[in-house]
Amino acid sequence: MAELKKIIIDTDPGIDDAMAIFLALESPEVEVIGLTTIYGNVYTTLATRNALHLLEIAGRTDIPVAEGSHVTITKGTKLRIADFVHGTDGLGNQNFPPPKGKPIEQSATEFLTEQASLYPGQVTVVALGPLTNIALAIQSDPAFAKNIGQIVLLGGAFAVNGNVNPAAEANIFGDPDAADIVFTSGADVLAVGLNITHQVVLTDCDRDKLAQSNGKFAQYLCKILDVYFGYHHDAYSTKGVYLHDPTTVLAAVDPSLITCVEGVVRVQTIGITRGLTLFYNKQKRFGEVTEWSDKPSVKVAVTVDAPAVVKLVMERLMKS
Ligand SMILES: O=c1[nH]cnc2c1ncn2[C@@H]1O[C@H](CO)[C@@H](O)[C@H]1O
Repeated sequence: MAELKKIIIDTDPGIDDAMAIFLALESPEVEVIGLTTIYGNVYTTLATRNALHLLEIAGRTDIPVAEGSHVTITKGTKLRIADFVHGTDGLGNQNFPPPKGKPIEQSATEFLTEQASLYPGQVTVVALGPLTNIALAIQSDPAFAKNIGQIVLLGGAFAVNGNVNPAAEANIFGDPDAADIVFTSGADVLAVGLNITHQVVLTDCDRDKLAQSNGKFAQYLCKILDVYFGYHHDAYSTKGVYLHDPTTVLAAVDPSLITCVEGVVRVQTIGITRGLTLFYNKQKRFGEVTEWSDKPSVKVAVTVDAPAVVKLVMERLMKS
């Protein structure tokens, strides 16, 4: 039997992160070898607590959790935390009891660089929050970018508006300097942006089906989904929620669900368009040297089989 694809999920749980983690644990194509935590939907300390809690719910306390950075790559402490999307506890204001487990001694960056060097080319990082931990791994270990198999990241808004403001998507906005380091690192990067995830909607009707199923994960998620549905209703007037994180996990699990293009991505780090992701398709040779010249290409997802993604999410969460 072929070896399972090893994945590390870098996460800021978060309601759609909880869905994504459960989905990964229910995906027979992959082996989750660790979770690393980051700020974004919640502060990093709470992200670690929620990651440990979710693994306890899943009965998978064998999976290590490594705590990540509490500040941006430029040591910024003024973080933008999306508690208005996920609730103050990050998990739909359920105030679950604290987890029994603890994070491992290693930092997220140490864990990422160690695993990538232990299994060169075999580890996929699925990055669901701001990219600070991944950029720190790239900076601290010059071999990381080539040792890591692939970095599949939820981030950016390619030729569409952002969700923090018209320019920026939340994860890139959270640490634009880190994102630019990741996009220009030479690693095999696949970006799944809002242009993709806003096509993948879990409807009210889907939620009812989850509630009616006996799936352990489906039942748990129905408890926490209210806040996420409420936010989408208010912000987008939709009767459904975007499956950002689950779609990104599935892009790593089954790349045939998306198609992508290749080119250079740079991130705006200042001004009113801070956090903007700008893709250069290399179709024109510019007369002058630009900030995109001689930078390595990455992959950007441009189409998704949205019905197939929703179907897989539903099936896997309901059978759990
Ligand atoms: O309006 C928003 N502001 C901040 N974060 C958001 C918003 N909508 C969704 N997310 C969160 O950010 C990631 C996708 O950009 C997802 O993790 C989602 O939960």
